[in-house]
Amino acid sequence: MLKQYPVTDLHRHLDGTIRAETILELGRKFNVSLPANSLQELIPHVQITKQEPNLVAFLSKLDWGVNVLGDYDACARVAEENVEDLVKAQIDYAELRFSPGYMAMSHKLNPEGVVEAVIEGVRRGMQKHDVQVNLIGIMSRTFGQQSCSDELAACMAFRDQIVAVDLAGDELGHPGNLFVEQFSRARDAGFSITVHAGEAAGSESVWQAIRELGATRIGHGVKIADDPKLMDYVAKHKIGVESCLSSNFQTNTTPDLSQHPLKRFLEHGIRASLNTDDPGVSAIDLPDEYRIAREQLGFGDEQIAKLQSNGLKMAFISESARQALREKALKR
Ligand SMILES: O=c1[nH]cnc2c1ncn2[C@@H]1O[C@H](CO)[C@@H](O)[C@H]1O
Ligand SMILES: [Zn+2]
Repeated sequence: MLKQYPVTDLHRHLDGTIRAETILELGRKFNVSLPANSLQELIPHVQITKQEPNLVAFLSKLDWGVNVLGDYDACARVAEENVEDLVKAQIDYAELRFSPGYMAMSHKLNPEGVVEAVIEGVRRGMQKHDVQVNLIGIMSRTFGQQSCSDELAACMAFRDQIVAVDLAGDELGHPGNLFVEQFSRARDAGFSITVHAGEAAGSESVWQAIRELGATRIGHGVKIADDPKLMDYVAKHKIGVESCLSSNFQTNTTPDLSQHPLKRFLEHGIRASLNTDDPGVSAIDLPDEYRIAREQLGFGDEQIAKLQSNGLKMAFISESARQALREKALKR
């Protein structure tokens, strides 16, 4: 990371970033029987310790974190801790995304109450720390259309405090064409749109996200590299690509990181940035991703600067907020 440029993390799941210590503590508080009683023994259940066979196997590691969210205070607590963790990772601006239905599920909370609690936790965190945060509401495709409609309704209830909506979860099992109606309503409500696509499924899923769901940013988008027409389209229309290296390795999307298409994306003029995905589960944070870009993808300062400047351009913020971030970094 180059300190003269703002550091952004635009693809970071708040509910994939619950500290193992917090899972243990909340598990005790809410009598959730966890698979282990010590931190050391719990870690392999809540963090990736080796490459997983596929995305769905990776995603199962997020379940314990949300299973211990026994009340709204717990949701606010993990949101506040998320903001603290941004400071440790030297991030200036983050978009934290979360799935209110997924967080609500285990203890039958109300998704709307979860959204309210997350907003409150982030507000507390931003009061204490010098970091800017916006929130993205996730519709978890894994749980079907009705559940996604409920998540969207919960986000709509707090329209002014959420900048965008996203579609995440099992991309192969629940393709984007099932969610056209929800995204049409989200766009009508004025939300910006980012969609997880081209991670487990192929480039057709990215075309679908852009054309039918209205995505202006794509989460992962690894498979864009397989489709020359899509490479051109994404570059020409300045579709933002949110790359997450460790996650792509751990989900077996990119079995060998030296083959990751991020370098090709930049060479093709695609607006791609570097992000973490689920730093808690992946046991990494943003500085690790920049180190990996240098060490495994062979990036030099010029490409690192490009990633940072793309991140700022892609951010769902006003021009004045973008400028303020630029000025803050220049003063360091
Ligand atoms: O890398 C990813 N790809 C697709 N979906 C993901 C990824 N990481 C987390 N989620 C999904 O996001 C929601 C929680 O924020 C959950 O639906 C989880 O499965
Ligand atoms: Zn993600």
